[in-house]
Amino acid sequence: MDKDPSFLFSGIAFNRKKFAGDFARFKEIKKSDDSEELLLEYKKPEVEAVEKPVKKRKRKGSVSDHVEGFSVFKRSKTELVLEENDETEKAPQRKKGLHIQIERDAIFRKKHNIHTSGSNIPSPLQDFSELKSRYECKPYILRNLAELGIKEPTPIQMQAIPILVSGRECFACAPTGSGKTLAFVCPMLLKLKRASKDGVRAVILCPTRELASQTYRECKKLAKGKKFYIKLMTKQLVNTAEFSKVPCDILISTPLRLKFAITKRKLDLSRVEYLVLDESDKLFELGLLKQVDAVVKACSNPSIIRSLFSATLPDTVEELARTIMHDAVRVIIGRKNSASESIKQKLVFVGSEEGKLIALRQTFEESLNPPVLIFVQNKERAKNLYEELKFSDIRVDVIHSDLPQLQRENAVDNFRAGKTWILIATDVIARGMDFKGVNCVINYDFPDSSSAYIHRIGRSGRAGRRGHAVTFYTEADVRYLKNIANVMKVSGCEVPEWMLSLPKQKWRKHRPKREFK
Ligand SMILES: Nc1ncnc2c1ncn2[C@@H]1O[C@H](COP(=O)(O)OP(=O)(O)OP(=O)(O)O)[C@@H](O)[C@H]1O
Repeated sequence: MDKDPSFLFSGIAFNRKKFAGDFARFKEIKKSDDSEELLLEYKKPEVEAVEKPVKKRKRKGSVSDHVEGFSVFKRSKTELVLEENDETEKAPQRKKGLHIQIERDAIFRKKHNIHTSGSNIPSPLQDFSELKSRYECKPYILRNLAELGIKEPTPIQMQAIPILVSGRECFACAPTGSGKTLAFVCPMLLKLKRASKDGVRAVILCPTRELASQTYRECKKLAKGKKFYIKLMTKQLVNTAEFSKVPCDILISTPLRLKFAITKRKLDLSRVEYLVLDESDKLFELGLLKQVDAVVKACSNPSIIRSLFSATLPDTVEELARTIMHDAVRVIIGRKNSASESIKQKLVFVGSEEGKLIALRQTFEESLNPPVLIFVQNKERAKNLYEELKFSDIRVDVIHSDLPQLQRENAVDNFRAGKTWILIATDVIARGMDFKGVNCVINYDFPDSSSAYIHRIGRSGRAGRRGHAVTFYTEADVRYLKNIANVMKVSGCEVPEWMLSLPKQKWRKHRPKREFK
């Protein structure tokens, strides 16, 4: 392997200046014992040439440029393909037809704030009924959607579903609570068609156990009435005798458990046809990267379709994704890395650590509109704040990674059921958790990054509902305030001008732990 870490994977040049932070991180990884192995993993397996390669279009502003210099044919009922030099008689007619279609798609995408890049992007889905007309979707999916009260596709579903059903890879960034789960589960069910006992066929990786079990439940709901083998990778499952022979169409897991299953239980993932990395930027962080890497490597089927989903997709992750994916389509809904516009965000100055508890009690006295989620910096802080609040007449609970699994599950279930009014949490549930109707998120401790902020407050204001977010800041937090103020401004919230004109301050990872006062 090339000794120069500025070259990652198959000789793709890495812009050292632009990605200086990540360059340093990869240098660090390289220094560790098994680094050589790790860097190699992200090579996309060669895909057999089963069809004529499609010439890449030049990237230009207007969508109608997609067809410039190409002629067009219909590969299947569902897919339009551009091919150069189609000289048949009907070519001009087809080309004109496609131009019209492309213009229509462009208008539709603009209306729904869908931004795409890539070649030959399938038309967005305007209505769920098109699942049947375009993709011969079986009635059970439509029936389940209706039962769940899901009538219209959200923008991410409009675009990601046709991309994935057409067998294209995709990386997608859409706001919190905008229905990304359905956007990757629905095409998976459509493509898998029926249950099989031929080994694992699809894998969904989630960064936390809570999110994995929520995704599992969502899969089951959408697959109701069809006997798919859908499995959640639990400790129990992994310890089952003959574990690797348990039939499984869709496997949902955290990276650590799946890596354990691959290495210790010899789980074979070589037949996996679909791999989803949910909350992909989190999965690509250093703490999980090694395990994710092992999973990506184990999913060695050359025609695998990979997709990445998150509400935040840093350029560095995109860059990395490009090196592992094949002709992927990029889908961004609204503005990249921005908070959901349905959340009313507010910043509250509390002076010092002491001021936080006073401000919190005052907030509750003025109006307590449960359910409320309170985020703190770490588990010690979570335990301490819980001790402060547990004797008040408020129904409060706490969740952090030190608790036994059952207690973590109970905390989530009770909050979901409305038995708990206030849940104190660390970032362990900041990602992906879908609590219906959280009225307010309070950032008791200032978040560690803009993406942590976006995900935390995104537990509120989901699926078109309105939500609130309050962030406490102390003197010590002022240096990072501009970052949050910028996020707020982009999502349409009012921010005092002085905050926006503060000097730019990069987030410092591993900030000193706060003392509880
Ligand atoms: N088309 C739809 N119409 C109405 N509700 C929907 C639709 N699709 C999904 N939902 C609901 O929206 C909620 C949020 O969906 P989901 O959890 O998939 O969001 P997400 O985009 O993955 O959020 P996050 O970024 O926080 O993970 C869920 O309760 C889901 O049932």
